[in-house]
Amino acid sequence: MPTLALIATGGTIAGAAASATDTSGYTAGALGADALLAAVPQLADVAQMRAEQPFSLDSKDMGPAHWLTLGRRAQALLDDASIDGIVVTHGTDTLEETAAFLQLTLAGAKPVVLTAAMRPATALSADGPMNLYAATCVAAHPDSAGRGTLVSFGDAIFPALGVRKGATHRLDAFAGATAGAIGRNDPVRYFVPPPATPGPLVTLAADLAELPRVDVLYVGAGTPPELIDLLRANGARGLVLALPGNGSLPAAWEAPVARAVATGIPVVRASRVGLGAVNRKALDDQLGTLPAGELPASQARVALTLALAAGTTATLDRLFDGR
Ligand SMILES: NC(=O)C[C@H](N)C(=O)O
Repeated sequence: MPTLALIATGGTIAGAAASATDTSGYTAGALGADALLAAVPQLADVAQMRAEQPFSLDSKDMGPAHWLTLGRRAQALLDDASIDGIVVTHGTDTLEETAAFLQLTLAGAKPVVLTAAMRPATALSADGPMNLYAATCVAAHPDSAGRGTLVSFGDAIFPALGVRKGATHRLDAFAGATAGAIGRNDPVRYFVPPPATPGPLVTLAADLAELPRVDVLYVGAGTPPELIDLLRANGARGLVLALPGNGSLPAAWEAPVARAVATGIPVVRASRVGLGAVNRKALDDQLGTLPAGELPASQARVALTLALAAGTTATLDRLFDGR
């Protein structure tokens, strides 16, 4: 039987409300890792679990410092010969950022599987226990090796990159990139083979204290491009634009974007649409922008943050363009 580490970080999966019918007025992260495990005695049939809790938060309150803490702990567990894989319980709100961070920084073939819940643990028909069970089955399954960081939610398995929260209340709240889920639970099975080149995009320096700041700017009809200069003056080192359509940059933004790029602020063109890619076009060569490919703006931000931390954005072409 495999031995898995459970890293509990809070979220609704660990949420508690005053009543079983209250699914909105609850405290995320109120329950500890032991309570999550105690709710699913069936885990004993799947794996031996070793639980730890580096912090307990509503994931809306997580940030780059938490990614660093979690990433360092996960890498130490992956390097531990007595651990066969990792399950991370997390809030749904920023799960996609943490998943991208782990995918882009962790080394090793052992599975890392994030899961979460839409209803607090105290709710009637709470979805957390089954999600934790399913994620544990995924992490324990031999076919999960070499696939990097995965997200197991409901009966779907998604690769970390491209996954996003796509619904504010639905129980099947997560969606993948254009290709969708790569596998299903019950039992665990994959539709596609593991990627040819798993491995981290970036190896972070062990003494790195904080990550560079990258902001996402949501661009609507008529949004003033001067916001770019405001963010730059306020300390942003890189920008991701959540643009309309397939990454359409309004004409008034072209000069300010080119100026930002010329002064060393990389700018990524992502889309504010929930699904589909932003592909490279001639404008990118003209302005020096990077198209986000299949990554949502939230994950393009994480990728750019890491590239800046590593001192080069050259690696992003391959990641975003799939080249
Ligand atoms: N469903 C959830 O987990 C939402 C919660 N606000 C969180 O992200 O921690």
